[in-house]
Amino acid sequence: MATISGPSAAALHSLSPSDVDFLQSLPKAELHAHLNGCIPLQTLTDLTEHLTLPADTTDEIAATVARLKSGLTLNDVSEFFPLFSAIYAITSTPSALGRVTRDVLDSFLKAESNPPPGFAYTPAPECSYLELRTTPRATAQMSRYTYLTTVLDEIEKFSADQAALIVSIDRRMSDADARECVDLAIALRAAGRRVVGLDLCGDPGKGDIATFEKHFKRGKDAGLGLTLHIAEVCGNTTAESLALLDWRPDRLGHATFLSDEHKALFFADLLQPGSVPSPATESNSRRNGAYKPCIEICLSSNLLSRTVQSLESHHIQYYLANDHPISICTDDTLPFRTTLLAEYAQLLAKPPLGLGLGREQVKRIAAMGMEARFVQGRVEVK
Ligand SMILES: CNc1ncnc2c1ncn2[C@@H]1O[C@H](COP(=O)(O)O)[C@@H](O)[C@H]1O
Repeated sequence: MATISGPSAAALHSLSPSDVDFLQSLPKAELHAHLNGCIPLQTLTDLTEHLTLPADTTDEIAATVARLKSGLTLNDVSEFFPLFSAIYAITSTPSALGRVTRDVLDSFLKAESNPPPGFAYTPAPECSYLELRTTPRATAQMSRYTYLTTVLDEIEKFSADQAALIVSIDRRMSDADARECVDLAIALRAAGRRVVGLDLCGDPGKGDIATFEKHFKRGKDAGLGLTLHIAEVCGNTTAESLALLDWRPDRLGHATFLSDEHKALFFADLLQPGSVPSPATESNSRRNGAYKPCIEICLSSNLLSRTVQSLESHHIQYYLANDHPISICTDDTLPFRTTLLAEYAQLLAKPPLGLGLGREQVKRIAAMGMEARFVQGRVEVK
């Protein structure tokens, strides 16, 4: 059962039953959900109780699970990433990883039997299509290949128009690790497995993106869609963001601190020199001859990790005002205690709980998310 609290819960509570029905009826794509960040709390608790865990990790795991149960408060986004060392200890075997993947897929694609505590609406599937992303990890019990095939085995129990995998590269990875992950993504895709894209993620304060450029280029050449976490914190330099934009990703995660000047430069409705795509790789992120990568917007994540102070000052306002493609996403439902429905509620709810958008505009935003799916590789041509 989903647990919702904080800003998205407040927005969802404020909606009428008819508004909730409306949001549930929209075809929606979840394009930015990290597997280990979206584990249902109940699944995590079950696994913690039944797994035999290394003695030196039990205290840390118990403390992290207790924090997640009581509701996380972060003073800064940098406090967020260390949480994953405990979660990773729980999902380090093929059987635990398989169970977690199954439960995460179900939480997005199947209707729950009950609404979240405190809510009375009739549960419906959170989305029509889920592009789940995860970072392949080699552990004592599995190789990166086993990690990916374990996740893919679960994803492929759903049809191709319901679920697909994006392989994440963590900014902390070495060149050799990134190479192995991208090689696996390319090989699995070539073998007919449902890998549709590559993601650059991880603590935005870590790593040197120059390490990864050649690997993302190889992935792109092999037909994988590219999505990059970009300018997530104010410490991400303009030089780094410009370099990432030069890789011509199809989608961008967060893009919180891209300057208006650079947004105008990159996303203007002007033909960008050198950006004309070949017909084979053309994507619908290029409209009117301009480069328009869809921005994956994660409202609760940004508010709770304190990279954005309020909905009023959220960068979604810029993208809405400039008619730039966006997609509404949850990022990590476990720590941010949200659901896709509750994220959409923040579009429709009246200020200050939400943005107060009209139904037609919300419908259009949901359609933009559906259009930005990688589906089978690069974004479909429109
Ligand atoms: C707050 N926003 C975020 N920004 C950047 N990276 C994030 C993230 N939320 C999650 N991750 C990345 O996803 C991993 C967990 O899922 P997977 O092990 O891949 O399934 C985290 O370790 C982190 O690298």
